[in-house]
Amino acid sequence: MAKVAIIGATGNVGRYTALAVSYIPYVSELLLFGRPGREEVLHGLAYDLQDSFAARGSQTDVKFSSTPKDLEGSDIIIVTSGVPRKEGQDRIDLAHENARMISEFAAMVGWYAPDAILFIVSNPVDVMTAVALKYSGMKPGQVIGLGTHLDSMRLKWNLSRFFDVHVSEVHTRIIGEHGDSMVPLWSATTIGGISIQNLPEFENLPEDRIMDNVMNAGSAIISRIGATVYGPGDAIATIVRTILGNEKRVLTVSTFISSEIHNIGDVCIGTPALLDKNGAKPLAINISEHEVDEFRKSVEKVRGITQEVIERLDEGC
Ligand SMILES: NC(=O)C1=CN([C@@H]2O[C@H](COP(=O)(O)OP(=O)(O)OC[C@H]3O[C@@H](n4cnc5c(N)ncnc54)[C@H](O)[C@@H]3O)[C@@H](O)[C@H]2O)C=CC1
Ligand SMILES: O=C([O-])CC(=O)C(=O)O
Repeated sequence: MAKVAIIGATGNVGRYTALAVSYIPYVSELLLFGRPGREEVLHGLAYDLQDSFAARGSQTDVKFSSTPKDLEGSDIIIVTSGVPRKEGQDRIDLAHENARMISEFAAMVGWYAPDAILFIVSNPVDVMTAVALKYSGMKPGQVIGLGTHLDSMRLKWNLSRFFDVHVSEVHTRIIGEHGDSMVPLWSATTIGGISIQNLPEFENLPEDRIMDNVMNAGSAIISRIGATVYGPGDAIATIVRTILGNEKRVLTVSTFISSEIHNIGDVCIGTPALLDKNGAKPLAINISEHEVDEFRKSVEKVRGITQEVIERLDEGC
């Protein structure tokens, strides 16, 4: 049985993530963690979740804390703390502001729970994953970000609607930045196990319109209700369940790649990775020439911003 901690549990994503994760059968303890001064809110949230567990007959223990030592013994620590973007902002605009708090939380996790899996959600998620990897001192496979998993799920949903098939019949993935330079892998997309390019409907597929929907999903939700909540929360819970259950599924998370995809790497970015109880292992894959070009651009963008953010942090700015 496992202990899962959520840093940033009082936020929009943190709250729903707590509920979604509590449905995972391997989770015996849920720790809601926040900064000092947030104890009353954390306490209220713990009470409310306890009522939910009582209502559905769950034995999961829910605790709250702002004391770093309480992170000890966690199997997975999810970080959802950070400033969210407002309407009109890009995720990259949050980089410098969020990097400082992520570096501090990562150092705390590296100290108190060095064997845990550190799972970053805060945006820009690829850059924050690299910051967390550096400041936690943990091994690359132990530090993952939500990456393009949610984007891949958004694409899956759009394709299931276009082809009019059950969503589980669609396998697809998006790699690269969780942002404007994300790359859909049409070469790795199948419907009912058949390559999408071999289906007659493919020639009418409105690729640009679908990718527009996927890329703008976050801002379309934020402009209407202020935050994305259920999509990220359930995407996070899938990844947590995969890791805790040692399920060995291949999901597209942000993780450090050295040269796995066509010799491109030295960056934390969304890439297909095998997930088990030890964390993420990026897969070496071959993709089409066009996809390689687009992925290289995405990597260069993310690597550049990551370097800039880490330089500023190292200078203490
Ligand atoms: N990777 C992804 O797909 C997604 C990422 N996000 C990101 O997750 C983060 C949280 O989003 P929301 O929950 O909507 O935001 P929110 O504003 O509702 O919650 C933010 C949380 O961070 C904490 N926090 C804020 N400033 C802090 C500081 N200086 N030190 C410590 N804790 C601090 C707050 O107490 C709160 O718990 C944002 O960066 C957002 O962009 C959100 C959705 C999806
Ligand atoms: O769009 C945002 O800022 C939140 C997020 O990353 C997402 O839901 O994809």
